[in-house]
Amino acid sequence: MNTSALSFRDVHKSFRRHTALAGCTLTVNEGSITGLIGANGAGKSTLMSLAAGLLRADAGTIDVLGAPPARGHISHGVSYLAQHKPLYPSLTVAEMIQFGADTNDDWDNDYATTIATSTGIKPTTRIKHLSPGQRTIVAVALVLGRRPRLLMLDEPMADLDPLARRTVAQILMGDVAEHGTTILLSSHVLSEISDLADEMILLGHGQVHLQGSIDTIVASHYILTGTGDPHTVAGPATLIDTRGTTGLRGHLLRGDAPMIATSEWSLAPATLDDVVLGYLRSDASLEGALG
Ligand SMILES: Nc1ncnc2c1ncn2[C@@H]1O[C@H](COP(=O)(O)OP(=O)(O)OP(=O)(O)O)[C@@H](O)[C@H]1O
Repeated sequence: MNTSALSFRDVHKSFRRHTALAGCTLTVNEGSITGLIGANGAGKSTLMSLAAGLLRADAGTIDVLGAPPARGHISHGVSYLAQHKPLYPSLTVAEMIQFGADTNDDWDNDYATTIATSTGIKPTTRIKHLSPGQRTIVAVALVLGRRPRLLMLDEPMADLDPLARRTVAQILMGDVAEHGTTILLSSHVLSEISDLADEMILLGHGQVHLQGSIDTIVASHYILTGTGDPHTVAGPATLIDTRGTTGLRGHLLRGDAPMIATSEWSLAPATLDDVVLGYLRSDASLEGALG
């Protein structure tokens, strides 16, 4: 049976009158690399900040490595890299690593230094003179220097070119292989999620639409293509989204595959892109309908 590194049960969080999480229930399995996916404003950063203890939930239960999130400091065994990658521009790489050593009880200096300098980054270079990819590598070295059991990364690769993305991905995969770290990683880039993650959580409107093994989720979705009313052939499957407004339209279905006995319709397995984009589009059209 899977053990959870992080779980939310019916968690609510609002900022003044704006609801960020509205009854969010999820599990991040220990040892998984879980991709956290959602449109802008879906609540990904809020979710991570709650788990890191930087925000307090209005209601619901959060469990991080077997305990509620710590208050005023990040829980033992947890690391969190926020979207803006907090680094001090005027420090050198070596001074930044030393800062990590000075501010963390559990600190593996050799490990942090090895990661920070593994791609030829010089310890004497100032952070402000590093490229975005190099800055990300140093930021990742700092969060891994804590030797976390649970590592949360909020869009760590958003501003990186493909080469730098691959380097960061290799560092993360290396850490997972060596230490069995659980990783929760938010991203807008689906190829990043499919390359790195084995599980996913899809957030929309502050709730979890989908969660679990990426392969299992993708295997339970289909694209039904035809010109008529999809409900006449969808059977017990649920219609999630329709692409196109007239003529030949593609419908994303979830559930048992319907038997198609007519040449007017065709059924194909969905891809991860089909699934994620279908749910995001259906969220967006709901938003539109609600005004
Ligand atoms: N400190 C805050 N004050 C007011 N509203 C906030 C605050 N933080 C987040 N929100 C709102 O809560 C919602 C969820 O925001 P959050 O940053 O968690 O989403 P996200 O999925 O991480 O988005 P993005 O992909 O753009 O980073 C958004 O509508 C956002 O405007």
